[in-house]
Amino acid sequence: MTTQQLVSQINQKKSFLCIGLDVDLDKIPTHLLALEDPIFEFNKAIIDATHHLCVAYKPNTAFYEAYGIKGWQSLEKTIQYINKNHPEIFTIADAKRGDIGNTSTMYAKAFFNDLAFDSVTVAPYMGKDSVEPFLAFKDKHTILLALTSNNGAFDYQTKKIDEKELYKHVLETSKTYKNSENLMYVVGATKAEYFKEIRKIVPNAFLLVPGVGAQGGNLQDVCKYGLSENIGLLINSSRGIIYASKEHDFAEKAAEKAKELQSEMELILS
Ligand SMILES: O=c1ccn([C@@H]2O[C@H](COP(=O)(O)O)[C@@H](O)[C@H]2O)c(=O)[nH]1
Repeated sequence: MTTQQLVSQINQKKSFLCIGLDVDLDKIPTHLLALEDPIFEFNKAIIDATHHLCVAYKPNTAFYEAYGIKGWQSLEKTIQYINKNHPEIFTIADAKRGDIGNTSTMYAKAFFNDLAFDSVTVAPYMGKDSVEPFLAFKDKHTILLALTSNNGAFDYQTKKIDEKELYKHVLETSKTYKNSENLMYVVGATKAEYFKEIRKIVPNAFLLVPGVGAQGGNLQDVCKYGLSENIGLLINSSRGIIYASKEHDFAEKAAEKAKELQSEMELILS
């Protein structure tokens, strides 16, 4: 998917919501557990109920890898279901990969070619030659961790090297990478006070913003400095939406939570 297609979808739906599909079998309604693939059935119901309210889905691969080969099959069925029924929706494999060049190429093939995701999250720690293999894929997006939503972000990401914070080095240096137009960045909603500085370095890049909802981040605070000319934000909420109810009405309740965020977004965009 091109960035322009993503922007068009945002403008049409008046939404820049990304729903995180982080399926934990201990948290889904128990009646689904009797089905052959409870993870897929849960995702399918959530997708059917929310696709008109969001522009992206973000399965975190950890929640699938934890269930071994069956989990990976559920992930594959989920992405195929989205791509077949809602091809306009932007898909993110939250896998946080990155390795030496030839290995990164294999990660990129796994998520972009085999699973056909539009994007994958990548850790910047191993540097240019670990990130550029992902950027080589046309109309695919590499979402680099810049300033994460967790407290551990302060261990390294805000520490100064040559008088500049590490996350700023990540943003600035990555702009010099080949095919850097395919870059997006992860910035946590819990770090709203950093958005002004971040936009000085990447004024137009798309930012994937997790941390709204369960982690306490706030949509209004992020939008104050986070919005760019082309909107440039994908606000993710996972637990806050998909676990709104553990009963038969789980998908309906998830849609209500998604609608609350989408309505706030519509107001912000108007
Ligand atoms: O900085 C980061 C990077 C990734 N995540 C992931 O996003 C979702 C957030 O889930 P919630 O349930 O809405 O808290 C989850 O998959 C994280 O691994 C993040 O939270 N922060």
